[in-house]
Amino acid sequence: MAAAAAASAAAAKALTNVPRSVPGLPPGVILLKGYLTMDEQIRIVLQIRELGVGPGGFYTPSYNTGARLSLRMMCMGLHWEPRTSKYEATRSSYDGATPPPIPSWLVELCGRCLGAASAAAAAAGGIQLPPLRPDICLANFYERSGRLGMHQDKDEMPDSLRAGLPVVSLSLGDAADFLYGRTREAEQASSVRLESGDVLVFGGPGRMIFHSVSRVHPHTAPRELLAATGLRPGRLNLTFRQYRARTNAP
Ligand SMILES: O=C(O)CCC(=O)C(=O)O
Ligand SMILES: [Fe+2]
Repeated sequence: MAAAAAASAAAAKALTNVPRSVPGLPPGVILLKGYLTMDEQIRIVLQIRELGVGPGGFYTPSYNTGARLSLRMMCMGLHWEPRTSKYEATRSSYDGATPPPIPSWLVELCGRCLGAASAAAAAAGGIQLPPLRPDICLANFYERSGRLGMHQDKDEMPDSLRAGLPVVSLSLGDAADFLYGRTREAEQASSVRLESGDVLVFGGPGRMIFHSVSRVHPHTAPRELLAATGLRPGRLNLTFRQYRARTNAP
């Protein structure tokens, strides 16, 4: 009897330990509200700032039309080039810098986030997401007027996309409206608010969703994060990706 009670208590604890995802999102899209602890958020901001002022750090990218993106970017692992929509080893169109590697603790954190998202998806009766060995991390910093138009993340290799290897996205600082939908039409898209500490994962059948950042909400960053880091007004987003499914391929 006591053993049964202990077992059911353990089961209840295990259940409450499974993070809950926001309901109503498309299959393969999982949002864990407030998953990152304040300590993790502070550590991420300090780490990204340290890398961001070094070689290959934050810059304002441009498209091949010459138009500038409404954000500042730092790539880790591989450089994503907006002029060609391709990944490359160095930032050839700007200063030739080699992107810094992704710090190993961030790779490990990404793994934990994906594990939690997969557990939440399974608990909600959703699909199982494939594992990720991230070798790319893009850091975007949006000021108050920052935004990013509707797009798909489709510049990773076809085998990575076909396998539905997830994108793991971490939000820090000010909140933002994240639009997502099955087409490029922003008017038909749904919107969800991403706040500091939220983890959003899109993989499997959700890997190719169109998405955008339509608006940053000023003065919504957690005070503790600002006090501990001196983060400038705005929003920091990190997206982890895997360039090719078979990492040992030539
Ligand atoms: O800032 C975000 O939440 C999304 C960023 C994004 O879509 C990208 O970097 O491809
Ligand atoms: Fe994206």
